[in-house]
Amino acid sequence: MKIFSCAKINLYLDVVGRDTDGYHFIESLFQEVSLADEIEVNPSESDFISFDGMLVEGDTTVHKALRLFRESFGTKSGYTIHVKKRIPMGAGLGGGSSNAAAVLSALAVLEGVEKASLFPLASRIGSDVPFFLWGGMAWVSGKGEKITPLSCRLEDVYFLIVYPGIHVSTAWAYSLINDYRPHTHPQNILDSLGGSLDFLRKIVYNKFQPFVFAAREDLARWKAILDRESGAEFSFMSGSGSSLVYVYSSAERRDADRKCFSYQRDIQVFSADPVYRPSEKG
Ligand SMILES: C[C@@](CO)(OP(=O)(O)O)[C@H](O)COP(=O)(O)OP(=O)(O)OC[C@H]1O[C@@H](n2ccc(N)nc2=O)[C@H](O)[C@@H]1O
Ligand SMILES: Nc1ncnc2c1ncn2[C@@H]1O[C@H](COP(=O)(O)OP(=O)(O)O)[C@@H](O)[C@H]1O
Repeated sequence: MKIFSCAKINLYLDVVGRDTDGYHFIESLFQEVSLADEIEVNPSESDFISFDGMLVEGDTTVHKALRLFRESFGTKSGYTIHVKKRIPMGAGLGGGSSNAAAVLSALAVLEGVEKASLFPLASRIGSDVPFFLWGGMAWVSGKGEKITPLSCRLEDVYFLIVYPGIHVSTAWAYSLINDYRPHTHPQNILDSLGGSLDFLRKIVYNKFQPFVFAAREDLARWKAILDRESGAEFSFMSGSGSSLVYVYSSAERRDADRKCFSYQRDIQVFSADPVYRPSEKG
């Protein structure tokens, strides 16, 4: 079985508190996008997990997903899982979390397990994994486990994702934050929810951005250079970084910037469009 494992960007991301376990409370508008890894999940005699495209080592999110699934539901066979990586790692794009959710979902189909029973497993693998069981656009709160799927669709909005070759650790980025004053009340965003570029322009926010930029001047410098060259409407950092998202009102302008940015050495540039899944009973 072949599946796509899409990345996410955080259109709005606030960090509003810290729990006693050290994890933080977030308020975030997530959007799944078309930049994707490709995963093959096939029954086999024994388990074999492999990656290509990037070096992913150790007890990966894919290993964790298979192990937790088997502990919870058992499996009729072993599984060969192969992941073709395209989503940059440590980039604030949720690649590892997306892989875990994709593997859980594939195993659920292959083993005849209800999708709804995957949610408790998902948050044990990583904070962003529950979102990826839904995908599309969603409001995410708590530590990442409270998901409200939204039926809103972005229209005529085109993204360019730039990975400046800088790996940002999520734990490190959280450790930089030293105030938890909310940027706005979530209801203000949910009340004004819309699919237009103007809606996005109004609400785009990333709590991490000034903290991460202050600690990584090279990243702030990249954004300044690319902002000067770009024909985008606006730009922002995704998640805990380091990816930068450029937003356009036309695919032509986006493609022109893609060409222009690709002459820069040391960065990777990806066109990405919002992704929505067919509605399903979960
Ligand atoms: C910041 C966000 C925004 O979507 O994602 P990224 O931009 O990194 O992809 C998420 O909150 C990240 O989710 P994820 O990357 O799954 O984090 P996890 O693997 O669960 O946790 C990595 C580390 O980040 C910190 N962490 C994570 C989530 C959270 N709500 N509070 C935290 O403080 C903890 O130190 C934890 O050990
Ligand atoms: N399936 C996976 N894909 C990518 N990275 C993984 C995976 N499993 C574990 N990791 C580890 O998680 C780290 C964070 O990866 P990723 O989820 O892509 O970034 P981010 O948290 O910034 O969205 C990587 O540097 C890697 O060491």
